[in-house]
Amino acid sequence: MIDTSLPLVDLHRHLDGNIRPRTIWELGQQHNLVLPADRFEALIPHVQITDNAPDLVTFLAKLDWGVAVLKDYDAVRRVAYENAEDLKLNGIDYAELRFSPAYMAMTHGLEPEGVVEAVVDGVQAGCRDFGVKAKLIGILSRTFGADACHAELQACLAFRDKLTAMDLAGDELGQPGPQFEDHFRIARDAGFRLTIHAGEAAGPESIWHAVRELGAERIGHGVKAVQDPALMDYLVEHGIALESCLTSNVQTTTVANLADHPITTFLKHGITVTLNTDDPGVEGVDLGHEYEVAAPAAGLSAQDCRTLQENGLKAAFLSERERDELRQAKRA
Ligand SMILES: O=c1[nH]cnc2c1ncn2[C@@H]1O[C@H](CO)[C@@H](O)[C@H]1O
Ligand SMILES: [Zn+2]
Repeated sequence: MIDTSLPLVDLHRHLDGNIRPRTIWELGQQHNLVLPADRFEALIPHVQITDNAPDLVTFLAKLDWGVAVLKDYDAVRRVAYENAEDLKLNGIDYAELRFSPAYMAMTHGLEPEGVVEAVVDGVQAGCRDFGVKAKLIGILSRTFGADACHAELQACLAFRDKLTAMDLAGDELGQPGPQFEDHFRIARDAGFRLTIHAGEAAGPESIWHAVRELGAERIGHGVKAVQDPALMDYLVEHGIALESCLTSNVQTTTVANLADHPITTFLKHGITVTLNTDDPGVEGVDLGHEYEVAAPAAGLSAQDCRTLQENGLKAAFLSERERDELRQAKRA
């Protein structure tokens, strides 16, 4: 249920979780890489969720083949460019695309700085060619530990003027937030906006830490906030938005099914909830599906969906002028 008179935005969208299966196949062929299948159709179950994963870490393994074909910076640029094209194809007016430079650089020993440069280049070219608008968020992949995240942060700081915000993603249970306080102090001091994955695999304490100690202005997922009414109050009082990703939360078994998703509770509580995709390529669905299929299944009405769209615009890392421009463009 998308209201076409309002801007459609996606604030939580991993560029490196949205590498087209066809592109993974073609880059594999082009660079003579070993893939887990000998024809395109057989590759799909290795790069897309077919059955829900038992937990977050199992889900995240599905992103690995996508980054494993990034043999050179041209491959990175292609993937970034196609991410901008996907915004156009899905009717998304504005997106915040997030990516982990070290994760994308990892398999073929690329330089994380070079990855950031190629992503910036590809997304800018794609936005120009397809007439869409996007900003970029740098991710620290917590899965690889605090030291690796310091190196990853350096690569993002080198492109401070091209990236809008920083995020922490990956294995939330295995690599809890307290190890990353230095990183986010440095990121805040550099003027980055902050959004952090929390309360997806771990509990409310992970969200408390992200907002009080790391300085998160928005929370990725935040599903487990529902277990702590004082935390929900805090999110309302401090205007901290939640980036909900319905299908992703089912596929990672963060919730058992859409009817059990706490998004309706969050809305009733007055939290600024937004609706987003997460890893559309890996999930095999895009934002239209989240609004048209997943939202009603989670108990959301057409009016709720309008609120989610409004909240997306409100919580975006945009200036008031940029927000107005997006609104005006829909009225025109
Ligand atoms: O749903 C998610 N929860 C936590 N981390 C995620 C999710 N999707 C992707 N990543 C993580 O983000 C980085 C790539 O952008 C990788 O670290 C990947 O594991
Ligand atoms: Zn995410």
